[in-house]
Amino acid sequence: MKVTVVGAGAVGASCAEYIAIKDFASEVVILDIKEGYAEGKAMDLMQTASLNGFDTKITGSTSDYSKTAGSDIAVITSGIPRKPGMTREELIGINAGIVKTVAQNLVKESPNVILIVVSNPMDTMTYLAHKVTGLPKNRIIGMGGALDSARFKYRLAEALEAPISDIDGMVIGGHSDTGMVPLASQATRNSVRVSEFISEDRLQQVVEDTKVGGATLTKLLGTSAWYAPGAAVSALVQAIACDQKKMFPCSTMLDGEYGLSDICIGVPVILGKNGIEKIVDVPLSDAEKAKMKESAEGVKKTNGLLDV
Ligand SMILES: NC(=O)c1ccc[n+]([C@@H]2O[C@H](COP(=O)([O-])OP(=O)(O)OC[C@H]3O[C@@H](n4cnc5c(N)ncnc54)[C@H](O)[C@@H]3O)[C@@H](O)[C@H]2O)c1
Ligand SMILES: O=C(O)C[C@H](O)C(=O)O
Repeated sequence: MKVTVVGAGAVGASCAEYIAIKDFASEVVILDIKEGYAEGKAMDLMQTASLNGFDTKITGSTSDYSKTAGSDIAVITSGIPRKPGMTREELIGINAGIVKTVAQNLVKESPNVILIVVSNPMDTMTYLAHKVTGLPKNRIIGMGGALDSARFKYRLAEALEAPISDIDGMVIGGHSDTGMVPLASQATRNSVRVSEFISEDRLQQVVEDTKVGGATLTKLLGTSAWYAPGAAVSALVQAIACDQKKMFPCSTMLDGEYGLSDICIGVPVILGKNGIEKIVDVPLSDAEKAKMKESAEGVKKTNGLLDV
């Protein structure tokens, strides 16, 4: 199993580290445009191998895509992150050009690759990857919902004063400050609805904190987050590499599902060796349906800024 990670920055390096530590891939190639940067990150990570007990071989490349040839999975993290006060959508001007070139270069060297798009604005970058590569829809996956759901569970565990392992919950919709749709009415603590443990107001606070999870961290860090994003990407990569058939909310091209078409947005999917193996239709309340529709309108507005 060969995995390429494009972008050796905060998220790319974190994701490569988690993949290596889990020890399911034979090879990870990190690629960046900054001279020597990916090679340096790869060497540093390889020097953790004997300490962390993994055999995954990590190599770096400065813009040489021939080193990525034959990748089974490629993760696109290249592009600029937001600064405090910015929205993810404001990154489109720079990141669209980067994601377009990177996706095309990856597919040229690895025609059977499964792409995982991370660069923001992620739903629109996932849509762009479709338009510029023409890969089948099961082989282009946007990572956002897995991260947002992890943040939702963190906030729920905090509110319920419960261990996170007791909590289950999911966030669908667009990966944006206003477009996320945390499915609060369906979240549970060991099969019991969380609304049995906290007030409606507290649950609403959890929802709002979840939606601005990325912005909150960006304000604290001065740039956007990387540990949980890296862990979320590595979970998706592992589900595909190990054919786990796990369910995650991911941004995927919809063709009538959830009443939406010609849009990439977060919905629950089953991930296995073929990438997205199934889109799962979860029954939504009328309020959740309305929020999903509004979220889709926001993503389509951003997609409209693309030159495709
Ligand atoms: N989808 C999500 O949930 C999620 C989570 C976190 C971050 N992000 C996004 O991921 C992206 C990366 O964030 P980061 O914190 O790692 O940023 P970063 O600045 O630390 O790293 C980005 C890297 O991309 C490289 N790069 C730029 N252009 C390139 C190109 N054409 N080819 C190869 N490499 C190139 C840069 O040299 C840099 O090393 C941002 O757009 C950020 O918004 C998305
Ligand atoms: O918040 C960001 O800009 C980065 C990422 O999308 C995140 O949610 O952490």
